[in-house]
Amino acid sequence: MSSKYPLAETNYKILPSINSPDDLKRLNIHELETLAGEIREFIIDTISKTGGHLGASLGVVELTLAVHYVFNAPKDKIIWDTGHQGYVHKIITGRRDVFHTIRQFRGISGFLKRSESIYDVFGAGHASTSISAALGIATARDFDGADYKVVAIIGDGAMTAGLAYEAMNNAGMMRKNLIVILNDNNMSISPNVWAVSKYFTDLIASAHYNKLKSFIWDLTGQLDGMGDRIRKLAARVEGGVKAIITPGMLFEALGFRYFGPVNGHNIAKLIKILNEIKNLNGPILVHVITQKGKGYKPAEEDEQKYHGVTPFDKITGKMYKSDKPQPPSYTKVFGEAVVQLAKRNNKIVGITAAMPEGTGLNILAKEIPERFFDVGIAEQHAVTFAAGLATEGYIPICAIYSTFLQRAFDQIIHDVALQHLHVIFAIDRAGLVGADGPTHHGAFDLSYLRLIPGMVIMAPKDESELRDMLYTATIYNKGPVAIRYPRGNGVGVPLKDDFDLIEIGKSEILKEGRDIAILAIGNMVYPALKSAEILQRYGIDAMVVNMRFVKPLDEKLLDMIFEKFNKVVTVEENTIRGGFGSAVLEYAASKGVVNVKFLIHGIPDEFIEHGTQPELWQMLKLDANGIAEKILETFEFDKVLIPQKTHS
Ligand SMILES: Cc1ncc(C[n+]2csc(CCOP(=O)(O)OP(=O)(O)O)c2C)c(N)n1
Ligand SMILES: CC(=O)[C@@H](O)[C@H](O)COP(=O)(O)O
Ligand SMILES: [Mg+2]
Repeated sequence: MSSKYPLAETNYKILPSINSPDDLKRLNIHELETLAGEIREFIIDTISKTGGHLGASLGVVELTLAVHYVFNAPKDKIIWDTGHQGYVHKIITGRRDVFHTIRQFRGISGFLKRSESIYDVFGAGHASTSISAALGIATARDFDGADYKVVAIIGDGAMTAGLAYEAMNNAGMMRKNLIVILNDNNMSISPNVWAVSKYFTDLIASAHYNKLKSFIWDLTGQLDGMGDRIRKLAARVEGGVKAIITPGMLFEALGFRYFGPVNGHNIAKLIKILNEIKNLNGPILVHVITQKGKGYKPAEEDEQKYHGVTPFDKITGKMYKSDKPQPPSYTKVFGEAVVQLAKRNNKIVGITAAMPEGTGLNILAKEIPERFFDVGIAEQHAVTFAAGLATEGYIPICAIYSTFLQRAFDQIIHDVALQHLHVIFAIDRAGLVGADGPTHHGAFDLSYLRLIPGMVIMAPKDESELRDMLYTATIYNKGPVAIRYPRGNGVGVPLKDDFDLIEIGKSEILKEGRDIAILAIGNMVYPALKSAEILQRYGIDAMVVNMRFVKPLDEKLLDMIFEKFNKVVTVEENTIRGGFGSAVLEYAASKGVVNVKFLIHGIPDEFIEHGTQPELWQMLKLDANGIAEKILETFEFDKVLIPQKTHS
């Protein structure tokens, strides 16, 4: 059990005295380097207990100290892109003693959050927003005649999103005083798919370039006297050539003055260059080279694995696994089913937006690499890229988390649905995701997809049905199909070797009943079945339906239900605004249904904080106990206490 002040148990020399960035300014370089080591130790120690985003923060320890040493937050505005690398920033801005609550229920957020600190200028969680936000802040500053600095810190992965270039293009035009620090560790979650950096790294490191250089050097060495002048010219030529091919040219073309690349782990060099550029006018870009996971060997050796960690053994780096056998994750079942289907149908391709492991498409990448595409953090492009493939008869499976798919809303409508293209949206992390909190909960996909004409929306009750839904989606080719499923493990049902076709729009009655109808969708089906068992103990006989489809609804079944029941409950792990329950209500209204009382149960119309999934399901009454309790309350059955059991 960590004490209230975890530092008390250790022998940190400098960290206990750092309560704000101002405290950094009295340190010399050596002390800053010592502090960097202590912060690394503190992060590793804490995150080994809590889990979280380890690698990114370890990679920016020196950079964070240098930025807060040179600039004057909170007067100067420091905007962190994505925010998963913000642990050092949090520790030195007054949250050291609560850092051990990070990503825990009612603890501090794993990302920057305006409501958490005045130093958290702009919240994040989704990537590539920092330059746009920084430009907005710089514009406000100039309106107000203020003189603070604005600094955006963005990773090379986040720089693969078009939004970053939209912002840079606009900043280059507006000529605002703005500093962008590119934290280039050549990693996204997986190795980065940034053509620019790969191109330049290859080119500059390439043999031809260096052979050419030494050829010119040797040649000019044979020309007596003249040689020096020609060598100077050659050096200028090389400088010119390099200027054209270094990343700088790309940013200079967008109106940014480029500085770098500079070693992102050398505090003295970082402070020097930041002091040199901080008073320059116009948009500035400083290119910093760092290593993700720096200072912790396991994270340095496997940057991908240590991007996001569960609690682990500090000494070995081994992440703890429960010894109880777990059902496979929905992600794994999906990834394996994609490969099984792709082997049968060579028109099937898989597309991810920088999340190969997270979506399970890494399995396809390994088995059939030519039909796997990682487009970078570019969800909008991923969808329209899929649409292009579909016009030529391919069957793109676009695997994007629910929350990140929000970015491609117009592409889904304009490029896919309007053209009735056969694109499959595999929507992982639908529902409450847990520790990542409100920026990552997949709380809205049923609502934002349901309003799209021609969109088929399915949600499996378990991992076996996920397989059948995916198979069905590859066969149904009248337009786009969305399948949404939760973060985490399946329910533990056996998996068939083959697939069964599901009739589009067809639901299944899992339990007959007399007193009330519970219509559940997706991973709310099993909790609804369990809630029916609880209600049974109070003499309430509930029907339970696995609705399977939010669009099209099983209207025939609903007609029967509205005939037979005067109490109907819908349960979904989606906002109650515009989701599955709304669809049922709209249908009932369209049929002139009266004398039926409805309970639309799901995620309330608010942003839900972070915590574990069971904690959040319990808080929102989306576990079996909670659903039963909600039903008892709403329909005023005799109020009785329900034995407290967690969601299982
Ligand atoms: C819009 C969006 N898509 C995907 C993600 C998932 N994601 C979180 S961090 C990350 C990689 C970011 O790479 P980079 O910006 O280079 O930061 P690093 O982790 O290397 O420090 C990704 C893809 C996200 N946060 N936002
Ligand atoms: C910071 C970020 O957006 C990703 O790392 C995200 O946290 C991954 O989520 P999962 O852990 O659910 O894959
Ligand atoms: Mg990176």
